[in-house]
Amino acid sequence: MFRLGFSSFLILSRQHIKIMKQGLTTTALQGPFNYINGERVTSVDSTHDIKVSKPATGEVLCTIPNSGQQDVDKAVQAARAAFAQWSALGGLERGRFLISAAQKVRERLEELAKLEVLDTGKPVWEARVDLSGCADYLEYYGGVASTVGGLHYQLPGGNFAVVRREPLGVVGGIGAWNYPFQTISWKAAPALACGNTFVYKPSQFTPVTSVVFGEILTEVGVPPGVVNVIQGAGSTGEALCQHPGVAKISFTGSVPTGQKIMKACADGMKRVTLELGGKSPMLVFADTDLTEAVKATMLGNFLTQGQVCSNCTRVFVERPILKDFQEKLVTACEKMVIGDPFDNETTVGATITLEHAEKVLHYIDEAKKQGARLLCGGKRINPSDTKLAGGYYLSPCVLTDCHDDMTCVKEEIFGSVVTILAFDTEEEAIARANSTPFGLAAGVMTKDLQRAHRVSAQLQAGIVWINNCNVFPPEVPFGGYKMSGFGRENGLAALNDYTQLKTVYTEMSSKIDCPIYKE
Ligand SMILES: NC(=O)c1ccc[n+]([C@@H]2O[C@H](COP(=O)([O-])OP(=O)(O)OC[C@H]3O[C@@H](n4cnc5c(N)ncnc54)[C@H](O)[C@@H]3O)[C@@H](O)[C@H]2O)c1
Repeated sequence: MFRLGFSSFLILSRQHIKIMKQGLTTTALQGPFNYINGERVTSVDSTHDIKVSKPATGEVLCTIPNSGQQDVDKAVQAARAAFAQWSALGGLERGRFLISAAQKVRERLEELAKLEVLDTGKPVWEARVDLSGCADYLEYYGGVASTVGGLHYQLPGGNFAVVRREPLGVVGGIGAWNYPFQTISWKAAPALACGNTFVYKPSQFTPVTSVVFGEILTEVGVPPGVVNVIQGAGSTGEALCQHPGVAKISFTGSVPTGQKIMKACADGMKRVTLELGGKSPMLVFADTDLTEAVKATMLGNFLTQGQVCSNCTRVFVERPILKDFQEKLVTACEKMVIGDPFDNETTVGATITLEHAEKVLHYIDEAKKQGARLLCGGKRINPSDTKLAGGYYLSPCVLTDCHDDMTCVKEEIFGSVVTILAFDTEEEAIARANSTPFGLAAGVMTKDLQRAHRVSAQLQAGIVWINNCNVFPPEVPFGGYKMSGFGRENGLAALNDYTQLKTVYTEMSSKIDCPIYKE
């Protein structure tokens, strides 16, 4: 059982008082952090503890286990046991639970947003937007659940076939750290709507809110074992991929990890959805409204400290407006407010870890060495508030005079760094935009609607935004082309990734036509 010495009790109490001051009444930070069969449980075979830091201050937020195979097995067994009951419900019944969960997320939005800030370091208003979106996703799949169905084919001779759409069984989810509550919502909502049960491993950097997601579903009446959360780093994820009781892995993370996951799933012939990284382009044509183009570029680069997979970090600008565009973008970047993520005025919060902040800064140094010109930002900032001294704050960076073969243009930086590239013709811009192994997203800024659609049709990307950027309505599919992965999240398309089809053929004649049978 979970025993605490007096000193640990004091630490927890102080932590609790601090949390109360931030308006959090939850026990979410006290652990234990594995969530199996409808309750928080202590790890049974953790290989070691992982200390999780608050990006905003660098202080320890909580300690999670690096769950071992037995922990993973317990979670998978719980999900397997819950499958019969959950999959036997009608879609309408399952959908009601998701709609109730959406309502709970809205009721607890402020508290959940603050937890997300503690975990990620993102500005609190952004966390509120994320959480509100999660409620929408739960509600959307709550509505969709009752429509998940099959087909009927009338065949010659009165024969017919029905195609049943069936759940897969236990779905494993593995997520990145930039949108923790959103990532579990995007995976669990369609998986559950289709009748699957679910085991999720959040990123070891942001473990807190996924457990609360599990608690919310239990609170609204979802049976124990339908949603389970298992904490740990890569080895825990590997154990989940290799578990024979898991039918599918839905993964969000980097390309190299995605490749490992695909290999690990190959042995068990498991299905995979891979939502991976990107280096997406935005094409800014000279006829665009300059202010709107700058707004789209900001949305496409500087939310969540630039740590967004679909960011359009290669901004191709038509040469006649290059100078004006750059000036306006730099002015907008310099107005961004860097500091305490809990402050409503803050627009740039903290980078997830010191290691990641250093990696971003290294990319900027390398870019300058390769000939890029720094127009603004790209520095570590020490906010005046001393309590933030241990946080990792970077100023939004604009690099210009970039070329397609520079490292900063080719590789995903996953930080607040936008690279500007000049272009002269539409054909050239399209060819250069497509000249990347990634294919997650793209943006097109123009007032010419015909050009917008002509260009969109030629861009190799899973989503193209015309005159906006980083918009994710729950109704529309999201996912990658090329190395950015495959499978789709959101919309009705995700249902294909969480179900399998069974054809049931019915012979209506009492005499089978069988030329190879002789009396
Ligand atoms: N396409 C999308 O929807 C999307 C969304 C968010 C982030 N991302 C991508 O995620 C990356 C950043 O996130 P990250 O640094 O957490 O990625 P990551 O690949 O390092 O880790 C992602 C998750 O995989 C786990 N993991 C690591 N090794 C594993 C293994 N061998 N087997 C199983 N699981 C393993 C990690 O513990 C973590 O939970 C970026 O490349 C970003 O573009 C993609």
